[in-house]
Amino acid sequence: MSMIAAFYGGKSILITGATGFMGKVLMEKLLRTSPNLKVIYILVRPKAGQTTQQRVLQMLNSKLFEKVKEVCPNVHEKIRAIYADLNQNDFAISKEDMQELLSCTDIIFHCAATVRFDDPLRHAVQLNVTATQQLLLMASQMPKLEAFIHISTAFSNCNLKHIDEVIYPCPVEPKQLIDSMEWLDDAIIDEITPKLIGDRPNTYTYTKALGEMVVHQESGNLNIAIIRPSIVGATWQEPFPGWVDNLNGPNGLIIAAGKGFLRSIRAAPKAVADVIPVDTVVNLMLAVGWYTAVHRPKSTLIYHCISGNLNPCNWGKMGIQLLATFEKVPFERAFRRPNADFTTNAITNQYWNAVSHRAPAIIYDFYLRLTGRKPRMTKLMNRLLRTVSMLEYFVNRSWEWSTYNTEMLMAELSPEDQRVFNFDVRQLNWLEYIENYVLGVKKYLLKEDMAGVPEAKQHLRRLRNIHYLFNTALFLIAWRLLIARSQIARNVWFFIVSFCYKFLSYFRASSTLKV
Ligand SMILES: CCCCCCCCCCCCCCCCCCCCCCCC(=O)SCCNC(=O)CCNC(=O)[C@H](O)C(C)(C)COP(=O)(O)OP(=O)(O)OC[C@H]1O[C@@H](n2cnc3c(N)ncnc32)[C@H](O)[C@@H]1OP(=O)(O)O
Ligand SMILES: NC(=O)C1=CN([C@@H]2O[C@H](COP(=O)(O)OP(=O)(O)OC[C@H]3O[C@@H](n4cnc5c(N)ncnc54)[C@H](OP(=O)(O)O)[C@@H]3O)[C@@H](O)[C@H]2O)C=CC1
Repeated sequence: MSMIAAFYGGKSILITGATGFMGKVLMEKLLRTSPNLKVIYILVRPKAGQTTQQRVLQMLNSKLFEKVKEVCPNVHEKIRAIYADLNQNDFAISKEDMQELLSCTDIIFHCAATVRFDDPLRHAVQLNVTATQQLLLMASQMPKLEAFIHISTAFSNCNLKHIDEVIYPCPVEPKQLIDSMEWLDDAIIDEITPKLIGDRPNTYTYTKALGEMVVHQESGNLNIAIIRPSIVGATWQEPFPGWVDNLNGPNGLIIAAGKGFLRSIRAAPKAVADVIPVDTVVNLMLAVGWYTAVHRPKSTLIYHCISGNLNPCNWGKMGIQLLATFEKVPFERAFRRPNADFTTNAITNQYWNAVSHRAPAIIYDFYLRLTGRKPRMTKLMNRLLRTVSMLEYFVNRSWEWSTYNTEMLMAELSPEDQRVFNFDVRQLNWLEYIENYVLGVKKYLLKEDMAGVPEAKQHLRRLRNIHYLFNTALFLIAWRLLIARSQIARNVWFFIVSFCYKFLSYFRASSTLKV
């Protein structure tokens, strides 16, 4: 019997960010392994014209939740969606709901965050720092609360090379920053943002670091743990391999590369690609929830959830495997044949961007104009290159994270728990994982059917022929221009033509003699 699964039985669990990538997988696993839990409270806001209830219904009807319904058919009854907006005071939760949350919650998993790299500082602070502070305040009023699990990121201290499972102080006090956001206007905040974030690449990593400090400072008597995952990728095993549902992290770039839009990138092929499957992260979260509640460690423990030190894969290897999978199961209607050129040189990168990305986009837009359609490829390409430039920081460096706490926890689990809540990435086979990842992107993000693979392959063959034809035509035009302008080129041309002529004459003469 799994001790962790038994622990969650009968519990009331509050999850923020449950409609997000990680939150959904967390909910699914909880319901599947502990179907006798009492209730999962989820804080949800209405979005894109959907009420909170409609959003939850849509989520529960998705493929991700198909398996759980076999073990927990009353899954709808186990989930209690509470209207909330983490940007508002008291999260805009009604008095009755707040009362219920305060008196019933046993465990909190705080996953909600803005993960956008380019979010204005005010918004990122509001969600990643102030909302965390508010949630801690709520938690301190929960008499039954056994554990508060805060999800941060392994990159919150990405300005350091070696990162321990400790909280590093930030030069600015989070409380002071929160206060100053109240009276500073947006223009001033934008101006001071680069100075504040210092040697971090974006407001996301900066505010996640501040969020950790808030947790540290306001933990009071709470039983808290912080989990820091690295780049969270598709599911490895559960509930099925390859599940993804957004364009964050590597996902968008896998699409861009598979569709042939992105064919080169400024990345260090030897740098560690610290991707960690989302189900691994969720298993660790549940194990940490159990450990924190049952063993009540004296101080706040931080757990790194990463792959690099136990089972490293680098971007070069990942690129090769991605290309191999694109060959086997290509994406439909690719713009060009997939390719993966890595360069660490900024000038070479500019060159490839011009030749491999911008020029084909301009040519394609010219073709669209000629055929009376609206050009769109240049705009799309500019957007893609902007996105890529924001992710470049993370694919040109390697970090070392210590994992003492994570390894300690692994050793604390019973063999059954190690199996059911497996977060040992040493067992991960990268080649298999990447292949399933691409298949998942194809099925769940692009909604492409496997029946379309032969046609997609045919399309790639056509693209290859167009590529050869285009290059030959380009070569002939360039050569013709050169001959018209240079005596040396004309002499070389004359030499080649006469050589070919002589060779053919000799070949014909010798074959006639043989007869
Ligand atoms: C390349 C040749 C070789 C290929 C071979 C393979 C090489 C290896 C391939 C894999 C490459 C792997 C690179 C991985 C890099 C991973 C870096 C991850 C870093 C992790 C840091 C910490 C992790 C975390 O803690 S949090 C999770 C990470 N967060 C994110 O990833 C958010 C990033 N996204 C953003 O910040 C924004 O979306 C932004 C700034 C990129 C774009 O903002 P903008 O306002 O311009 O657009 P949106 O409205 O958001 O979207 C516009 C448009 O773009 C689509 N899109 C969004 N995100 C991505 C994306 N990551 N990649 C591609 N496309 C994206 C979005 O859906 C929109 O499309 P529409 O059609 O217009 O709707
Ligand atoms: N994905 C990754 O690669 C990594 C993620 N992390 C961390 O893991 C956690 C989860 O990330 P992930 O699931 O990928 O992120 P997502 O962007 O997929 O999910 C974010 C969640 O936060 C919710 N949220 C955002 N703003 C509000 C708001 N104002 N009120 C209520 N809810 C809100 C979103 O709700 P809604 O659906 O309404 O927008 C969504 O449920 C985050 O803390 C992130 O920092 C750490 C390392 C890597």
